[in-house]
Amino acid sequence: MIIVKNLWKVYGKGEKRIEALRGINLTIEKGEFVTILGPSGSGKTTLLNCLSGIDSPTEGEIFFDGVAFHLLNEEQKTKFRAENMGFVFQFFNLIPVLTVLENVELPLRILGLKGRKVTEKVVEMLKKVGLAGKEDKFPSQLSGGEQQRVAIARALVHNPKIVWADEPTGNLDSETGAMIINLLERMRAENGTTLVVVTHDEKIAQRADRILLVRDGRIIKELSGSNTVVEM
Ligand SMILES: Nc1ncnc2c1ncn2[C@@H]1O[C@H](COP(=O)(O)OP(=O)(O)OP(=O)(O)O)[C@@H](O)[C@H]1O
Repeated sequence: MIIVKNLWKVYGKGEKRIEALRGINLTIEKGEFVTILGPSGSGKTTLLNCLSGIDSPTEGEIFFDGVAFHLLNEEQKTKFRAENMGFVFQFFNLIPVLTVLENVELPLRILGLKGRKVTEKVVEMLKKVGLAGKEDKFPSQLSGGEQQRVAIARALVHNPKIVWADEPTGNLDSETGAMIINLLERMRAENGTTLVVVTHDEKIAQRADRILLVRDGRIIKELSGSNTVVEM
């Protein structure tokens, strides 16, 4: 379970001061699918980055299953992230000089795992996301939807407890985008992963168990998903 208490993120000083997050309080249950929905500049990415430790909040507390994440040093945070979290981004963030197989293998390598068993696990994962036979391709040889499926395989290959996705469909057409969300949902169901997705697409937001509506750095409303009509 994730508990967030009074999270603030302030960028800049004086006239340039921007309060990107203004006192976020939040609980996310284990295995829950939550979307963070809001207009451009409302603080969605900042929230995701602060929750996942990519960025440091200015103030506030974050607990993952009772672990006080905000009290960990950078090294401890990196280790915690590698063991417990997976990431999916809008622009896929695959490493262009590595093959599909090598890209997906990375999180396992970072955990010090290698060898035949690891390769087999990666091949199995690629099969699950519908990319069997593409192991030796490079990212540039794949379509956008396929690249995002590689990114999903990479995010899930080490069985993380939490997957963070920042606009995972933002760079895809709506049909491919829907397919990517289906895949994320299916993987969550299979693995019991907690899934937190940032989006400004209401249709995608509605797929979640719960929608957090963000505006001006605050959660202004929480809605249950599954086809609720959202008024922004
Ligand atoms: N590194 C930074 N330095 C200064 N200001 C920043 C920085 N990152 C974000 N901001 C500001 O913080 C606010 C929230 O930005 P954020 O990117 O979190 O919004 P968002 O809801 O994800 O927007 P979008 O949907 O356009 O990606 C904005 O006013 C933005 O300009």
